[in-house]
Amino acid sequence: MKLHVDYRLYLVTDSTDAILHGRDLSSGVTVVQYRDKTSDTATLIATAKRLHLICEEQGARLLINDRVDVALAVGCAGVHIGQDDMDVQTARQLLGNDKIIGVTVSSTQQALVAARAGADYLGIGTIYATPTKKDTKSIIGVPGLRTILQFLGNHQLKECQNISTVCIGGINASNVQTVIYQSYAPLMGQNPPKKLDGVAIVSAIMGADDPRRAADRLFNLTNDPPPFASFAAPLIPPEWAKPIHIKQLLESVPMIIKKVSKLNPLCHNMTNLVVQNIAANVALSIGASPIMSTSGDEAAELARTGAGLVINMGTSTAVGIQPYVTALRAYNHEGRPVVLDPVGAGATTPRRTALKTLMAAGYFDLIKGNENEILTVLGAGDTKQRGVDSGPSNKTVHERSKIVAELASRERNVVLMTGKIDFLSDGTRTYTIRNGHPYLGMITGSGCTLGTTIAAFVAAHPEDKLLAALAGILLFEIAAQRAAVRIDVKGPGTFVPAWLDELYLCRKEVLDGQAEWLGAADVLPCIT
Ligand SMILES: Nc1ncnc2c1ncn2[C@@H]1O[C@H](COP(=O)(O)OP(=O)(O)OP(=O)(O)O)[C@@H](O)[C@H]1O
Ligand SMILES: Cc1ncsc1CCO
Repeated sequence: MKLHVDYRLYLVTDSTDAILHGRDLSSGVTVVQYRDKTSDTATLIATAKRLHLICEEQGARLLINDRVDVALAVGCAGVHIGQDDMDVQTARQLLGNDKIIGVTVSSTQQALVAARAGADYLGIGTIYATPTKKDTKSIIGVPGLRTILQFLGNHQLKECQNISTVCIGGINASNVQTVIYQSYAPLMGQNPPKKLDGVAIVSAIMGADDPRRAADRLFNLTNDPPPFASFAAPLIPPEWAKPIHIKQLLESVPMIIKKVSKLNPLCHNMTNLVVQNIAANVALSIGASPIMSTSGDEAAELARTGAGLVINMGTSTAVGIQPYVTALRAYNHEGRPVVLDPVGAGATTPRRTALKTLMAAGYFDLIKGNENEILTVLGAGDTKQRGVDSGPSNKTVHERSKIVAELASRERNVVLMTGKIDFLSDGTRTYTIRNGHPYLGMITGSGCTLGTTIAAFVAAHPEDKLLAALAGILLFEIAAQRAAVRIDVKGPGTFVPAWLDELYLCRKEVLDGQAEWLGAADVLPCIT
């Protein structure tokens, strides 16, 4: 009978002789893969025997990398084979049907071949670049992982549906929950993807000062729901089939605006040098409490006060990306919301690199940007952005709504693409918002201050981030419409102070029970 394997925390040993020297395997590790590319066969067998004893004592399974002969010699659970190693069929003939065979895959094609050949599990990766794995060709990121899981879940072959999966490559305590969470993104009209059975860890355990503690922590993290998902929308909300009636949707907007005023959430801006002052003033006008800080070190304390964070890449070259990474991790850890505004992300190579670093560092509850920025985040190859502005769209409304829905379901978050028409989606609910005024496109930082607004709204109403964002957008844009037609407004210069006033006045009217201005809301559902 086939051995049962619990893949939840899968440790891959490195190839140093430190493996058993004072290093202890944690009770949290469920599988150990002994990977040693340098020792001679006698040493391999001797080490594997000792490891096998320890694994048996702790209820973990031992697999041997590449070497079927060593696995047979020690009688352990099986082997793990890479794309360049022995083929699965030959390994199966040597090992027999009861033993476990795992295969490294980095594409759907390789996954299909391995499943057809009778592999028991797939090691999917490389997720992130690591010092031990410099072969960037096989770095597939979370999107590549998701594609393979989606493929397996939807393939008619029962071997694909039944195969176990772990992911590997650069997984550590700070990204493990994000990887697990974002790897599972059901798409409308398709079968659910396969769920990961576990994560494979190399240096985050083997390189830790205290491997046992590191393993225990990782084990807990893989089992616990991530803090940032505590308010996540249900995976398949009831509105899936029938979009919520817009009227019903808009009825919640005054409640959320009131909630922002009541809670007065701290709105933590790690924003660009251009918009500091106006962003702080917009935050005050909408009822939030701004703090402008580019220090990652104070992020955890701020997050604990119930803050929302916006990370705006506008002038990130001035401070470097590391404080953003520190802050993102702190907010993720506290389960507080983070908005990403990838300003000018497609404009230059350093910005594209910074975006990649940020996206790999943690989870963003909401990503907002103009069309070029959102296309860059999506990884659409033809993106060309000059500076931080987007220019008019050459895509249809349908195309744009599909883009936001695709990115939101890929990231399992909310995505807002701004412009003359805004597109908002959480992957299942997608809306257009045709509010705002051309003056917003003629002043600097309207997109950035919308990011500030949304961070505050999501902080106050994390129960439904899409709805919170919608409430913020409508207040922001309808106030702009009111300001633009005021008699004292002659152009973009006089528009800005009038708009700050109208943000404040619209909010005040809601607090006084007069939200008539919401009648100007122009929100429509999209079929994606
Ligand atoms: N022509 C327009 N008509 C109505 N609203 C607009 C128009 N142009 C922009 N807006 C609004 O302005 C806000 C910012 O959107 P925009 O796409 O200009 O952001 P952005 O390019 O990121 O701005 P910035 O880089 O200056 O911060 C959104 O609320 C959007 O709806
Ligand atoms: C003009 C400008 N340059 C970098 S950030 C920024 C503000 C608007 O995005």
